[in-house]
Amino acid sequence: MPKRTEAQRGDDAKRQCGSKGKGEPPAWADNRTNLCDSLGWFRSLQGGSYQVNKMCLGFLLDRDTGPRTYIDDEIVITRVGGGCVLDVNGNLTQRKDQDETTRSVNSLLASKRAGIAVGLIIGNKNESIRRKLPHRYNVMAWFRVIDVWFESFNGKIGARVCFQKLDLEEPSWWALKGTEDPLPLRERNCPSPHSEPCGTCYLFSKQIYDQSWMCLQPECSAFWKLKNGESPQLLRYDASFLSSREPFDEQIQPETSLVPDILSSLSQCPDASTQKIAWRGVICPECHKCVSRGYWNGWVCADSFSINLQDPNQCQWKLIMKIPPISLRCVISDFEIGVCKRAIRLEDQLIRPITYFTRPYQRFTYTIGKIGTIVHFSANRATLGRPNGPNELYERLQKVDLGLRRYPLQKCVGTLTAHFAVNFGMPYKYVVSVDSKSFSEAPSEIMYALGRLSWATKQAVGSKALTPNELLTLGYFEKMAIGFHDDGEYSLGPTIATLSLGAKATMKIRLKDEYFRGCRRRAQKPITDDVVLPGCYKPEERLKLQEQHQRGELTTAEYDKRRMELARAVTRREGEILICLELHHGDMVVMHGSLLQKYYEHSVSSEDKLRFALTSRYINPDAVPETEHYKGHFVLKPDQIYDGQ
Ligand SMILES: O=C(O)CCC(=O)C(=O)O
Repeated sequence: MPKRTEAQRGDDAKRQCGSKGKGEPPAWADNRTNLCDSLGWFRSLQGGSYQVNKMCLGFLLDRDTGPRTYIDDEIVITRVGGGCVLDVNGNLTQRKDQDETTRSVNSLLASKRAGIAVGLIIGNKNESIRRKLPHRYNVMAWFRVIDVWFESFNGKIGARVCFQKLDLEEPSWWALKGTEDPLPLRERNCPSPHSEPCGTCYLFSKQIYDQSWMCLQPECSAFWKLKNGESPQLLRYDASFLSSREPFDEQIQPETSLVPDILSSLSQCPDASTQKIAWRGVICPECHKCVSRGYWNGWVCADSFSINLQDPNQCQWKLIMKIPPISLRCVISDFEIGVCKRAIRLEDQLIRPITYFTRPYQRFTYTIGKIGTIVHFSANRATLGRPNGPNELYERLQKVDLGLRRYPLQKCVGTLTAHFAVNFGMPYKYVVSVDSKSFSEAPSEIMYALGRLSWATKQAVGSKALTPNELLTLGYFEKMAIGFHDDGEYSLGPTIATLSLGAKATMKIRLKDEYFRGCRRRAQKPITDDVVLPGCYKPEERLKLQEQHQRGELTTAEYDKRRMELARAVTRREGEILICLELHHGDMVVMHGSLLQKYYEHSVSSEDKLRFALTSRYINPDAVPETEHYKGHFVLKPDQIYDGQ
């Protein structure tokens, strides 16, 4: 990791205090993924506020902050999100009343009480700032919560918040050109806003609107009524409310830097390149853009997912690290590598495997009714150390440039996968869409792995098994994972084989939610594919109902009603884990059965600094354009063919 220069450090210090100069924010992002990956105080991919321990740490003023949003150089007044829906014109409207227990409101009140600074970000679709903003998302500064109150608007009660900039003497970068620098506080004459007690509830409220004072306590019968008993008509903020300022309070300090400097901390600890901290986003030291860790060995400001890629002025900054080799000993904490395996976690699973041993593998076979099987090959020490075996492959995969990178998740807009991926052979779309390179371009390590996986596929399924024609390699750094998903695309053959290298991982298999409950939760309808499967909720009751329906003792309407009653009684948020495998270095897992992918889903989480998972599948060539078929052709060299030793 290169050392930061004096000039860069000076620039960093300037960014920390948020004063890069008028007109430019100290950090910015062109999409939400980069923003949330790079700022520890705003990790909210959806929604406008970010909370930790029920306190608000970050707040986004995006397109629709509602009527009466007010933004000047020091004060921001906006509605508090939550409980809103889009109306026919695409505007957010309040759907439910808010009160102090509403999460977003409560967290702002908690930050106010505890004196927590809140970082503000403004999106360029927000028109209330009345100036053109330079980027899609712009970090403003640290603010403090001054007031949270309630309004009655369109028949609903909604909360508003007033933020005041923490450092009032620092010029705001969003101030209009020609604005004079702010006066020191001691030279200002800030009127206090008018405040008075309510004659009905006796609680004090500030005068926030200029028409007149009114009680702003929503529980009070006098709430939102002028002194003459009428509702206010003209909702303009009172001038003394807008110009008042809370005095400096040294107790209110930001808990973190507004612009985190991960690059400096990494330069002090080069070994950290695969640790959790190093797969966060960074702030580009040249253009101050938030940049996700999209590449295996570093950050590239002009990432291919950036929207400004065509821009000739696109910043060219990148930081490509040389990741020091991570030895097996470094990621395997067992007493010895490959001798003592705890491959079965009986306490965590509903299905028991049949175990048998044929040198050099111990095999655990899990049979899920008539749906499919999972065979776990647990390697012994001798096989790990053979030439071109798992130990060597793990080391060599670190030396070749595989082209691993993180991709945007299709199911979850704005999120990058929490693992790196590269595909060889036939094109394959898994939880993301990845490019595929042909096997003829693949490094030999991939072909050795393919040899082993072809062997395991035949062992688990028999001679009729389809030879794999695709191999997806996933790379995991510390605490990376792949969430629950299935490999059930229509183009896929029924067999999926994975070789695990490096750190230990846990693989979990469970029924998909609708088959676990017997109903589609969102639609609140019983499943049409009426199956009762291992791992589902109350299988005996469901089978009994099914039989009664088949015998004509229950009409379809009664049967559906009873199934929904059962489904509604489920108290668990998620289905129970049916099978839980501990995947150790050198282990292979073969899942077989297309119904297995239809009804069940699996997840894998890695434990230590580095793990590779190489998964081979058979992709039906009919589902792939003919011009791409060549990618899946391969002939293994004699030493790449694995004989099970
Ligand atoms: O990391 C692993 O072991 C499995 C990866 C996986 O689930 C997949 O490739 O679909």
